[in-house]
Amino acid sequence: MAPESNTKLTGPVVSATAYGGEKRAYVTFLAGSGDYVKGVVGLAKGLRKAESKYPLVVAVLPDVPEDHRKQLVDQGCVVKEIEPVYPPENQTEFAMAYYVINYSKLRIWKFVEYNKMIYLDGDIQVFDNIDHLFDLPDGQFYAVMDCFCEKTWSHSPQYKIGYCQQCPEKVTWPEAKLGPKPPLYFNAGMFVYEPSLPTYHNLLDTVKVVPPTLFAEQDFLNMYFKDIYKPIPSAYNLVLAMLWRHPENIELDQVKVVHYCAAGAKPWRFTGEEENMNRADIKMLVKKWWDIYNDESLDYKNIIGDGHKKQETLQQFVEALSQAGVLQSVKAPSAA
Ligand SMILES: O=c1ccn([C@@H]2O[C@H](COP(=O)(O)OP(=O)(O)O)[C@@H](O)[C@H]2O)c(=O)[nH]1
Ligand SMILES: OC[C@H]1O[C@H](O[C@@H]2[C@@H](O)[C@H](O)[C@@H](O)[C@H](O)[C@@H]2O)[C@H](O)[C@@H](O)[C@H]1O
Ligand SMILES: [Mn+2]
Repeated sequence: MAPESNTKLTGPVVSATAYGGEKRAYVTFLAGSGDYVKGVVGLAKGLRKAESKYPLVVAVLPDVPEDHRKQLVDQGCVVKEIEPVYPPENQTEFAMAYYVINYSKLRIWKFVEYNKMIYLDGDIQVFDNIDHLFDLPDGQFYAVMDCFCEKTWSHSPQYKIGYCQQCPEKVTWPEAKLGPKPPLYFNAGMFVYEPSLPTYHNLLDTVKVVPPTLFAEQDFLNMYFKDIYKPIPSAYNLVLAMLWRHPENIELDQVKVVHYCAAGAKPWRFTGEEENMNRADIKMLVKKWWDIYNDESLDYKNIIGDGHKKQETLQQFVEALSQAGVLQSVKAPSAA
């Protein structure tokens, strides 16, 4: 059985203990040989532009080709291979057929070389520094509330009665007919969490016995973390549909993180032809994404000088020793 997580770290590694013992990193997920790698390259450059001080780990499925992995390594990412996670066989139709691969995100709970991580979908861009989210109190699961108004929700009871948690007063939840109002529900494209082996193993055991539903691992994570879920402002994960569904809940100039999850919104495939994609704000956000993606000054190779090169090699060596358990706790050498 192949190791669940390929501990052979590839790429410039910023030691997990590089920041005085705080073992923190951003993490995203990449599957397949398609164009989502552009999203992850853009995310790596966006975090650099926002002057984040933490590395970006990319959990890749085995089907991610070597040249895509090299692109990510060349952008300073820490690439870690994971094995897929499949939900139990079931007749459920997911809202999007490809959602079945998103259960593999659950592998990121195994990255216990970090004690706090921020997960970001590959179709997310970070436009302002959000490192302060790592300082949120432990023991909670932080994420932004989702919206139920898009057609992707059309099979859900909420959509059918016109209920959305973003405007709970508009249509009151019919408790008599549908039972208790559902707990607050987060979008699983961005969340702050703590890797943990016991949680990881319990997640994998639980996913085997929970029938899959419309929004796949997003529904599963909402069920699993419902008792410790803490909503954070939509500025940290602007689900694009909020712009036309609940503009009263959005202050666009305050938005720090944009999630290009509406149909037709992926910047690297943008045509502007789908519904709502002709909006000026959408076109502005897509341009902002491309401005970062095309900015060569943000490429990792243009950021590190020779001096860093030596330090980075040394860090790689030291990290490899610590990964091999040769060194217990490793403090990255100071840049000086
Ligand atoms: O072919 C794919 C589909 C999805 N993903 C990853 O899975 C995440 C969740 O999928 P997506 O963002 O498309 O879902 P949405 O947020 O649009 O519902 C993506 O952001 C990527 O990180 C991927 O790498 N390759
Ligand atoms: O696999 C299920 C996915 O569910 C979520 O996407 C949805 C959700 O945001 C809906 O509210 C939108 O209407 C829809 O467009 C969008 O695709 C997560 O963003 C993604 O990471 C992943 O968990
Ligand atoms: Mn997404």
